[in-house]
Amino acid sequence: MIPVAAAIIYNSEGKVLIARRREGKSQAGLWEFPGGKIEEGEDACACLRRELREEMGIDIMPYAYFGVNEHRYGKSLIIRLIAWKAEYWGGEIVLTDHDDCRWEHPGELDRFHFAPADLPFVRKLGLEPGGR
Ligand SMILES: Nc1nc2c([nH]c(=O)n2[C@H]2C[C@H](O)[C@@H](COP(=O)(O)OP(=O)(O)OP(=O)(O)O)O2)c(=O)[nH]1
Repeated sequence: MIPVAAAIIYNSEGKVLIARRREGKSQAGLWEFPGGKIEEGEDACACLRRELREEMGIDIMPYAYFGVNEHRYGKSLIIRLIAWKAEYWGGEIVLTDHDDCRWEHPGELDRFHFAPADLPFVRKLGLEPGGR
């Protein structure tokens, strides 16, 4: 089982950042909450701060655990996807692992084709009254 962390990053307008996995990555063409594999000795928050700096060049601060979902991709890959809400601190987004990204209202994410492991989070965000 591979532990992966995903950040639901809010900007000052209450929109969240979603990104589309680029060609060549697993789950290419699907939308996700940015993040990545948790490394040895890291917790989900440290992983997210590192990944967002590496992958997008931005600073974030995770502030609330959101949920976990285990998902099997194919025969041999099971991921344990741990989601945290995070605040956008700054930096201009530069895409490396993604070919598109957008800030969207959390209630409108069902218009996007997300990686299957993310669907419980998309649903839960859609049900939250105030967001954030
Ligand atoms: N980051 C991220 N990965 C997700 C999400 N949903 C989902 O199914 N995944 C899957 C896709 C990949 O199989 C795995 C994470 O791999 P990754 O490619 O993002 O992680 P990474 O950058 O650390 O790894 P690598 O490609 O450099 O080896 O989890 C999500 O919302 N965010």
